[in-house]
Amino acid sequence: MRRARLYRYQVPMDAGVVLRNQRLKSRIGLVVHLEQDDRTGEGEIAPLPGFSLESIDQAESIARLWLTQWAGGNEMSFDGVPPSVAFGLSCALAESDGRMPMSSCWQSVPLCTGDPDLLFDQLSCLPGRKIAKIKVGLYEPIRDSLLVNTLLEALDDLHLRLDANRAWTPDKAASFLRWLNPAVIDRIDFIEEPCGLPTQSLAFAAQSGIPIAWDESSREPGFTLEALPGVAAVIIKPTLTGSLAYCQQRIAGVHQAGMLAVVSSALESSLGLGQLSGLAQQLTPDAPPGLDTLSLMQAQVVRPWPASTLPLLDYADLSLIGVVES
Ligand SMILES: O=C(O)CCC(=O)C1=CC=C[C@@H](O)[C@@H]1C(=O)O
Ligand SMILES: [Mg+2]
Repeated sequence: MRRARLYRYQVPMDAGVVLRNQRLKSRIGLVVHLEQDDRTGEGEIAPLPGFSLESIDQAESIARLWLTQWAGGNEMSFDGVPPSVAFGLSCALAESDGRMPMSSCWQSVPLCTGDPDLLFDQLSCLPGRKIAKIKVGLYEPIRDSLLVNTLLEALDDLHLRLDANRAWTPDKAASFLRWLNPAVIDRIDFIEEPCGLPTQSLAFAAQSGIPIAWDESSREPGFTLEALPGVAAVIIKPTLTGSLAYCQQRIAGVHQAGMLAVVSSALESSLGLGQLSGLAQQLTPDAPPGLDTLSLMQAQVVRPWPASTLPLLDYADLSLIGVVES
């Protein structure tokens, strides 16, 4: 017996969540619940506006078609299925087949807003190496440098990941560097996409000695996985990448090229974040994932993230939008 249920959720976001100049008022996604005889599996399909090419409505109709075929007993592939749909369906399938790694440590690199006291509290819960992530490029570069200096000078075992989301021109990147305390530079593990163009980011890495990481670039057509000088890591956002098998293949490719693969959220709900945590634990044990985005939402969905105090929406709180069975 195969049965699939498809649900839709809508969770309000915090007022300040802006993605690529667009305010994201609520996060809309789908939850798929599969049953195969006595085994079950869940997955989340949550295309991210401004990042995913597929809309939530397109994702929903493609998921429905796929699930109808699957419930009819067909062997299914993810060829041509958009990344968010392929990722969510493949997670549900892997769970129901007992192939999905379950999280046991629920670890994430904290996203730091700039308050050293708050960061100190967040870091004290982290086992091992102390590492946090800061968004840069939203304000003047000097403000970013001073914040980085302050944090790294205040906590002498702290390491930082920075993320500029391509915000800097080469001049702004140079200005960031000018105000940075040279003594703290070696505790910046990497900066994600510092400049508008990949060639500018590579030049910044060469000039500054600060390693860079590819995120946006790694999903663009024509990108090749190769260890260029100054490139330390590749950020993998599975919801924007594809099926579980494809993400595994991608991570293996990054490792083979000698770089760090870092699993990161695309603002999934607590359900997806928990699955990403398990995946990161299994596939990237040496690189703590970037999953600290749940606090941007006002509720959790179906499965709780252990440390969160947000209310939990259960299946009864979601809209059931489809049931197919054989
Ligand atoms: O990588 C992390 O630590 C958290 C995820 C994260 O930073 C992002 C997730 C989704 C959209 C982006 O605006 C943002 C990013 O800039 O990478
Ligand atoms: Mg980024």
